[in-house]
Formats: sequence, structure tokens, C-alpha cells
Amino acid sequence: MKFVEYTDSDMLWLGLADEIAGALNGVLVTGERASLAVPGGTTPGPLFDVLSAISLDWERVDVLLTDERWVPETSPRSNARLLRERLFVDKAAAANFVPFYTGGEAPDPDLAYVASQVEALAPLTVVLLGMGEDMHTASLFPGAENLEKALRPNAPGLVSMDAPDAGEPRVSLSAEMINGAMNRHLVIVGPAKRAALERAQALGDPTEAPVAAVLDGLTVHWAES
Ligand SMILES: O=C1O[C@H](COP(=O)(O)O)[C@@H](O)[C@H](O)[C@H]1O
Repeated sequence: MKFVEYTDSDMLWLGLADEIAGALNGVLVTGERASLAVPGGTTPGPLFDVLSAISLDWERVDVLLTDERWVPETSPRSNARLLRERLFVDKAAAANFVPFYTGGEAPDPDLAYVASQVEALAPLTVVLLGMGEDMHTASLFPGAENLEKALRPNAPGLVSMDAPDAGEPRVSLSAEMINGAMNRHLVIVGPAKRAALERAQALGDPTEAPVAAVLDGLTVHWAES
């Protein structure tokens, strides 16, 4: 794992957006399409503001989430809603979005179809992860019903996830899908998340600290505030 510390979060957004755009561009020079998986939650909004304004051949970029809360886009909890409001504006509006939420009470009935769309994009060009203070990443939560399945080698690309602290049913990229990406990054801000990451490293057990399953070869981007 590589740890990059920024003087403040403004520098972090600029540096990370530049790195992500560079990786996408690098693939688009010789390949037809590139792909970018991004987190939801409260952290990445300002990064999306920067990224959305970057000149890139966005029409050839497939964008997906690392995980989704099983709620419609009318809900403020929807990660897709965050992307529509903060990423798919300006230049990045030309990107192709691969949404996970298909409606219905629970993810499972339609999941195989959505998972096959995700798997067709492998290896993802860039995966950017977030992390909670409970050491969950994507929607791989400690104590989640399907966690073991999502951590298994050869797991499907997308797994449904039910966890006591998750708030609603979720779907998440599996550890295998994340670890197979060409470029993997984690963005965290603040001392509490840094401490959580250090705790996860010390524990090393992904069933207790799911982020531990994706640390190998990951670049962590951190600013204190
Ligand atoms: O629920 C989620 O949490 C994590 C962390 O979110 P944050 O609000 O602490 O930044 C996020 O990475 C994930 O995509 C999201 O669904």
C-alpha cells in the first residue's frame, strides 16, 4: 500500500482528479474504452466537481459505482444521485453510466444481469474507493450477511449486501472485482479515518476490517481536513 498525504483536501481533489484522468487517458490512447468506478457517500463530491470539468474523451468512458444503496434516485441516500448532481455535469456528462439500482424491494432478482454488465468491463481501468470509520469499503461491511461471499476468490463482480449498520440493502463490487482493476485508489479525509485505516492494517482480517481485503497495491490519498 502506498500512502499519499496532501497539505489539505483542496490539493487532494486536484491531485487525485489529475491522476484518475491520466490513467483513463492512458488507456484511451490505445484502447477503445476506459472505465471508472467511484464511491458514493459524503467524501467524493468535491472530487467530482474537479473531475467533471476535466477535458477527456468522456464519451468513451464507462462510469459505475463501487457500491449502491438500494434506494431510488429520488432518495438523498442514492449514490447514483450524487453522480448525476456532481459528476455527470459539464464535460463528464458525456460519460456512459452503468447504474446498479433496478427498482424493486431488494437487489437479488435482477442482480445477475447487472453483475454481468459489470463483469464485462473487467479489468476496470480505475477503481476509487471510499472508507467508513467502521473500516467498510464500497459496501463491504463488517458483519454483513454476504461478506464472506464478496471476499471469496471468483466471487461475482457485484454482490448484494445486508448489514446491520448499512441503513438499507446494498450492492457492492466484490473484492475480486476491485483487486482486478488496473489502478486502485482509496480516498479518506480526517484523522478518524486515518486511524481506522491503521486499525484495519493492524487487524489484517477482512471479516473484521473489510478494507484489509483491498490494501495490497492500493494508493491511499489522505488529507487531515
Ligand atoms: O455508505 C457508503 O460509505 C462509504 C464511506 O462514505 P463516507 O460518507 O464516509 O465518505 C462510501 O465509500 C460508499 O460508497 C458509500 O456507499
